[in-house]
Amino acid sequence: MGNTNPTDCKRQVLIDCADTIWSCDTIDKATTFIRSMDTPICLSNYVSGELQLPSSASTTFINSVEPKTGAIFATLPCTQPSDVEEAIRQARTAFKTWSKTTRVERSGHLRRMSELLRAHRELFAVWESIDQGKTLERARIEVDRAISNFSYFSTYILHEQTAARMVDGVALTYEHRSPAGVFALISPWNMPLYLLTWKIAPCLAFGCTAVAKPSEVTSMSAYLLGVLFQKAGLPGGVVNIVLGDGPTTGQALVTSPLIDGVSFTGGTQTGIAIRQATAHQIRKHLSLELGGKNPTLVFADSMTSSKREATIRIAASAAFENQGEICLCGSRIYVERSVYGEFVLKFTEHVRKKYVLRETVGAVASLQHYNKIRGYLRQAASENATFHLGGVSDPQDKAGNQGYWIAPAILTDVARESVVQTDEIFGPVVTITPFENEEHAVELSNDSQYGLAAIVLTADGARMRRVGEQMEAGLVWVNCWLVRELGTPFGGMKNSGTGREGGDYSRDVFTVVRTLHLPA
Ligand SMILES: NC(=O)C1=CN([C@@H]2O[C@H](COP(=O)(O)OP(=O)(O)OC[C@H]3O[C@@H](n4cnc5c(N)ncnc54)[C@H](O)[C@@H]3O)[C@@H](O)[C@H]2O)C=CC1
Ligand SMILES: O=C(O)/C=C/C=C(\O)C(=O)O
Repeated sequence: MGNTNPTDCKRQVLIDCADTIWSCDTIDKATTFIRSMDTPICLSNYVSGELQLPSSASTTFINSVEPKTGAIFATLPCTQPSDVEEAIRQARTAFKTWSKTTRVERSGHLRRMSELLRAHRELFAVWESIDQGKTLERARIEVDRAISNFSYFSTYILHEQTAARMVDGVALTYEHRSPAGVFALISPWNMPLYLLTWKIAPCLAFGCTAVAKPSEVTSMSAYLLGVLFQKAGLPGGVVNIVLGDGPTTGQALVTSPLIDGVSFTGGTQTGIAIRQATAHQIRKHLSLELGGKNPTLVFADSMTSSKREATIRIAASAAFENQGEICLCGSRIYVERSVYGEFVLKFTEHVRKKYVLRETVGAVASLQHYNKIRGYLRQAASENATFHLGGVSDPQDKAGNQGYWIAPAILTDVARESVVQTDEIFGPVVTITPFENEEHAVELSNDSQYGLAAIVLTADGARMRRVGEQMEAGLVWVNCWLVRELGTPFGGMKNSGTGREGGDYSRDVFTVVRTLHLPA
């Protein structure tokens, strides 16, 4: 490149690559391009409508790795506090205008985003799959949901109603809502685009502006989203995307006194750290969606010959979809004793056929995460758990790639108090345990610090409600999993978080409400 300064070199790579990245809409094109580069792709921030690298001379760079091969393919700036502050200032300036736009105007911008994303569906899916390790099929599902995130909130705001009430003929009251301000939107690495847009779409729809930070592990789709915002002609500063790690970039963002609210999805320990770091900023609204260790309950009546196939299919996808890297995954399966042996056998058979032989499980997101999951597998082995599938030594996929591949693991004989049973592993690892009766099933399910989701598989209508209503979980799915309607409240109980998002609940996060009393 004829350039010796690493930052200048990266700026050059950034400019040189942009068009080519945008033209890579198949895995083949993208991988050929990556392999042809003699330096990694440089990802940039999106601030005030511009794709740019941070200006701070002390900016360092973080490598981004393709989980399927373990090779570095991109590099991203670790944005320093001074540049984070500048992005927040841009969002504050934009807020003055954006918060005053009409709902029709905002709806139009969101609709354009959903249409543009639809037009580039394959491009986003390809890069998401490369960056995160998930299968292309799974990545497509997630891009579709990102499209829905924009389209749902683009129409939601057009139909929003405010009710007025007469109080004893003395006063007429109504709720007046206004945009809550500038938000820090922090998203994790398991469903990067899906979860980032789940925050950006409502934030903008309700008239707020944002500084968003994706995970440093998976920043590619956020970079592409910045390009898309530019193509969509969104006014500069309404959304700003800063790349970087948690301790430097994320911490500066969430603690800034110029930030009015934080919407965060990620691990429970990070959620606690954010809550602690902002504890003195009482006015700052916090919405925290954290980890889960969700139970799947299999009652004997769901294993009759006509129901068995669906039961096993639901339990398996709840356990292994996206390599188990979804906070809603059912990673603790409890089975009624009378069908326990049969379930373990049939479940293992199904997972072997569907996920292992057909290779519908991707690689896990990072080396750090790979080591964490393997640590739990080793722990299980040392506690004499039975491995029906998977094991400790499977570091390669069938083609011999050196990526972060972990075969689905099915474990039984894991003690109730084992960390394998109590910690969020967030990988393709499931435990199966028998229960004696309904009361026992509920007790085992609720024996967790987490309370995000629960899956109940039964043919008994009365039990669906009876058990469902006893689950200490924000989301309960009966005979289904991950069915989502974007207006329903989404969030967890216990250490799985605080606050709900979706439809009216997102409106509550991104607006402030005052009650007006007018003379009757
Ligand atoms: N959706 C979920 O429920 C997720 C759960 N996890 C769980 O958490 C475990 C740890 O994963 P991590 O990679 O540590 O995820 P994390 O919770 O640290 O990462 C989520 C996001 O938070 C940011 N972040 C980290 N520290 C921050 C801070 N002090 N202030 C502001 N932002 C900060 C990260 O940069 C990232 O964008 C995983 O193994 C998994 O068990 C992780 C990611 C998603
Ligand atoms: O909103 C959904 O449908 C799924 C959300 C998943 C997460 O928040 C997660 O895995 O972290």
